[in-house]
Amino acid sequence: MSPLDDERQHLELCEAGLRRMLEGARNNVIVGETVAGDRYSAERLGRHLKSLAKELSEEPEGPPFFGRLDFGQGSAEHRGHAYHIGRRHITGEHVDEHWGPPLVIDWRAPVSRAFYRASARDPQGVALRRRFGWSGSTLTGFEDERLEQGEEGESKILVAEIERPRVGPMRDIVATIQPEQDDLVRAELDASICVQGAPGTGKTAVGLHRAAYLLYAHRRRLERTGVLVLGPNRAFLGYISAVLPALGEMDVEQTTLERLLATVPVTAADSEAAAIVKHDARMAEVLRKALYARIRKPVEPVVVPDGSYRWRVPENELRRIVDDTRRASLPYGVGRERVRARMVASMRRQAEARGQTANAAWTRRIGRAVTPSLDAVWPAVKPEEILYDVLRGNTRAEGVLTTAERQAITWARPPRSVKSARWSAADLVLLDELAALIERPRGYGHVIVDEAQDLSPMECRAVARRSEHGSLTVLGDLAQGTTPWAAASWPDRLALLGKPDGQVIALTIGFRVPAAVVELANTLLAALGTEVPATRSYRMDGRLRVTSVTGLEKGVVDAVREALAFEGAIGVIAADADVEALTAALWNEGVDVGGRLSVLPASLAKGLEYDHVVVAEPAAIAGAERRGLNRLYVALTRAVSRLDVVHARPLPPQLSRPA
Ligand SMILES: Nc1ncnc2c1ncn2[C@@H]1O[C@H](COP(=O)(O)OP(=O)(O)OP(=O)(O)O)[C@@H](O)[C@H]1O
Repeated sequence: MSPLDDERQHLELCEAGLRRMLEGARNNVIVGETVAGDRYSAERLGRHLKSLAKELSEEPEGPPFFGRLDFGQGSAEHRGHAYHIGRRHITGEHVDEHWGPPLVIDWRAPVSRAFYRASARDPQGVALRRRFGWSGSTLTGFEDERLEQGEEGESKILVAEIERPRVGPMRDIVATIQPEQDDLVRAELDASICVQGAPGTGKTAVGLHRAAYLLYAHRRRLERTGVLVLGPNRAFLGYISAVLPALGEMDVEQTTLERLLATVPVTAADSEAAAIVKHDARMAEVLRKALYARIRKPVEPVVVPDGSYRWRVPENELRRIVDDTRRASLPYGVGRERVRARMVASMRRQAEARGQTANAAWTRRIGRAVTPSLDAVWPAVKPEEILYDVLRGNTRAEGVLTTAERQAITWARPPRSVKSARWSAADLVLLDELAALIERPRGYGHVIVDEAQDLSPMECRAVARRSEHGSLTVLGDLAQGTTPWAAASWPDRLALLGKPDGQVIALTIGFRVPAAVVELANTLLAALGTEVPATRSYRMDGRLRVTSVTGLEKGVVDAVREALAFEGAIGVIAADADVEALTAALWNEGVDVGGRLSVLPASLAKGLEYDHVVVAEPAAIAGAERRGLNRLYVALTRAVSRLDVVHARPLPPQLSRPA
């Protein structure tokens, strides 16, 4: 039998193994539901087994393995063993009460690491590394590197994977994770890291694979505390959301910060001047002051009638209680309950001195009875009420904000009541800050935040609160910052994110954008005013074309017609204001928008990629907003294979065509 036949035979064993695992899980669901001792454990066990069965049956029909490692004499631990590496572990056959060796080892297992890290210079005990080629679920061939013999070459399978035309949502990269990426994927759970990488260096891919890795290596801890992935917008989430389920991880919360903070609907928009102030870190102080201004100095004792008695907390004692509690720096809501508890405790002492029994029911009753006095000194508040005060200009923001800044955020026509107030996206962040001042929010074991260069200081605080007792993976590119508050350097942002010691690591090899396109986009870098490490493109293929036209719409329609002759997804990226007219022009010319052709506003292009990109009128994209050149840089770096730049107006002077 040829080695390829051997591998095909192994494939059959794997397919049988997977079927066995699925059957086993299904049977266990039935058994688990009947054997568990009590209802609670039955439910828990049932849920666990059901999710396992669901996971196995929902697994996409991907190849069960993509690589193989044969360890040679150089390995102390695995000498003479061969392992197939795949997306999930496949157990071997059960023979004579024992499980046979696994048919496939999970890519995240320690032994799999050598698949990504071993090289001819440092074989790590690997005699042979084999990469498999697949066409759908058919095994078509393999490539070998005999590392111990110093053999290592450019892998055609790897190149083909990286250069493959893109269609549909983002895919996992487990078969081709590169050593510099692997370091980040497998960084320790307690380490907070920040990945700076030019467009297409795999930041998003690394973040998602890191989530999958951490869940494998620290399953128990993270199942309890949770993993959160934050992306910039819904389009981006739609694009990335299939990667983790394909890796067998269904329970990661993937959302946008706006959705995570959406306690009220967003029905208002801020001017840029207002948004800039609202996103400034000093707002935290403004809000804190406004909240604590609700606490009043006690001006009378607390008196509670109780049968023939009247219990009293004298005014000076109440003052002491309130002052002590303020100094304890507790969340506002916890402080309020502390004051209540101390009022009740004082009365209990009096009651007991009179020989009364102060049982739980008594404590509850007195606790309720002190509420009016408590409201007078430490009232219950809702975040909306405090923000309503702040935005009406009813605050003590003097000394924190300038007069102009206060004016910028003050409502021109204040709503009549909190209920009729309309809130903006920036207000959500402020409401979240207030909610956290009142009650600590839920935290996660690990938070991954993508496009982090765009987070404002106040948004960073919202993320920091959710990873206070966990760790963070921060992904971003300073050159792609498009918000008015975009980061100029990472250490500042990491401090705002609550992880000042987080390590900043650069990814330097681009896997998306072809070299010619990178060269064009890089001519913008000097004008962007950010220092980012230089990168090199893995892709020498690809095509760049800059076309000057007399009518933009016709120029774009022509470019799209040509692009349709190629395989893969096509994205027309235009200034937001031009999208409608261009879409209409395409329809009018009989070109269907939808399916593999999208027309999208530059403001939504971040993080996405298309096989063929048509950037329509760079000058309009650059001129549409303050950081329009950064936006243009993002638009120019979405192409996997071909970029058409179509312009009727002169190109922005900062964009020069490389010689
Ligand atoms: N090791 C790899 N093997 C194969 N493909 C890879 C690898 N690393 C990244 N890619 C691919 O390169 C493309 C870009 O990756 P990704 O979107 O993660 O980059 P990014 O750094 O987040 O880019 P951007 O800053 O533009 O959002 C994706 O199609 C991804 O699958």
